[in-house]
Amino acid sequence: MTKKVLLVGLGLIGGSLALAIKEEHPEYEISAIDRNEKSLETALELGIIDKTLLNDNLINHASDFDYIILALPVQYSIDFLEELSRYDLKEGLLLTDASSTKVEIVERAEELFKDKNVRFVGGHPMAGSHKSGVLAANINLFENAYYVLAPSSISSPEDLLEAKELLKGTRAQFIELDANEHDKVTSQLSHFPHILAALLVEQASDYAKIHPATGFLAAGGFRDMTRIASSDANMWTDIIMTNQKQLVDRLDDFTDYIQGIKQEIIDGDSQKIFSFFDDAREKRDSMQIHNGAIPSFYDLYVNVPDKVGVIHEILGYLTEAGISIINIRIIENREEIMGGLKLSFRSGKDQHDAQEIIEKKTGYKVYEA
Ligand SMILES: NC(=O)c1ccc[n+]([C@@H]2O[C@H](COP(=O)([O-])OP(=O)(O)OC[C@H]3O[C@@H](n4cnc5c(N)ncnc54)[C@H](O)[C@@H]3O)[C@@H](O)[C@H]2O)c1
Ligand SMILES: O=C(O)C(=O)C[C@]1(C(=O)O)C=C[C@@H](O)C=C1
Repeated sequence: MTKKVLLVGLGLIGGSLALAIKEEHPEYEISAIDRNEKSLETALELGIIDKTLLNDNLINHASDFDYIILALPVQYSIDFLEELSRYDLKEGLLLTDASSTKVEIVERAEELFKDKNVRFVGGHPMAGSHKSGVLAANINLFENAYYVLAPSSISSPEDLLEAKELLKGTRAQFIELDANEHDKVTSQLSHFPHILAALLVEQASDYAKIHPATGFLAAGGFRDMTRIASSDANMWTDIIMTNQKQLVDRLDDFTDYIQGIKQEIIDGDSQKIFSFFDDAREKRDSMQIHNGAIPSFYDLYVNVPDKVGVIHEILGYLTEAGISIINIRIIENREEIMGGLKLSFRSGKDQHDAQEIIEKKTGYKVYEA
């Protein structure tokens, strides 16, 4: 049955959700609101959405929609809830969002809609990018990633099932988590690392004023630790402002860890320093870390010679064997990791078969990442 969906905020996440909904429910009509008119035009041309809606016109059309998804920076999404609460809405409307924090938005939705026939299910896909805007939208962005659904006092277990059905095309793994627990866990795993990345960049930039080579000598380690410092500042300001308490707690807690390793370095106890790194390696290797579209656990590194036609040669053998590659990356700095080519596969079986084939046919050394 045709349903009408409104996406409010058509950037990286809104655009990727629109693509996923269209894939699973081609008959649904998707409209979008965004303050960036160019994004809306582009999305319409690319077929990401079916219709655009001017914010000023929402008052006349709000009651058309069966589903409304808020994908604005979180503070704007909260403000938008207030705007929506003043309009006539369809009876039984299912409202959800994609914000990176959940307590404030869930509480506000409960306050605003408790006496109305509106259901609110908090949502947060745990995948993304430092890139913004609808042009970065990707239908595979959420594949295999966790997608948190946070129940509210104005939603039932059936509403969560309905939200999952709406969002099924994301091919994400849905997980139900209380908003409060969500904000604690993501403060540790997402929000605090973003603060750390920005601090590392800040510190290095100050250090470059005294030691100019700091400005150009960075390699893989610094790049991998700081990629997320290139994220959108508006979005991150809103995330921090809606999760202040948890972040102050994580920052306080971290000072103990900094003091601990600092003391071990001052003491010069190599055994303790070894254990520090060895423990971290072991724990990190056993953690589940999802990479959004491309799960990092199906990667191979191939140590290839520096000659023309190598990629073509490897792709040829894999194509012959019916193995498809979902991503390929050339590693420029050989000291960074073993191997010069990073290949990503859809499954462990493909990864395993590819390793055997490449080693047998080419003699190149292949390492499982
Ligand atoms: N980027 C990620 O990695 C990621 C991952 C999961 C969830 N999220 C959350 O998803 C939401 C959207 O993030 P994004 O990465 O898509 O950001 P984005 O910058 O790519 O998209 C946001 C869109 O909202 C529009 N917008 C901003 N303020 C507006 C307003 N007042 N009225 C109308 N339109 C407005 C912008 O023009 C833009 O198109 C945020 O709440 C964010 O916390 C982001
Ligand atoms: O991959 C990235 O660039 C991200 O920052 C994605 C990331 C994260 O992993 O912290 C950022 C915010 C979201 O709420 C969810 C995912």
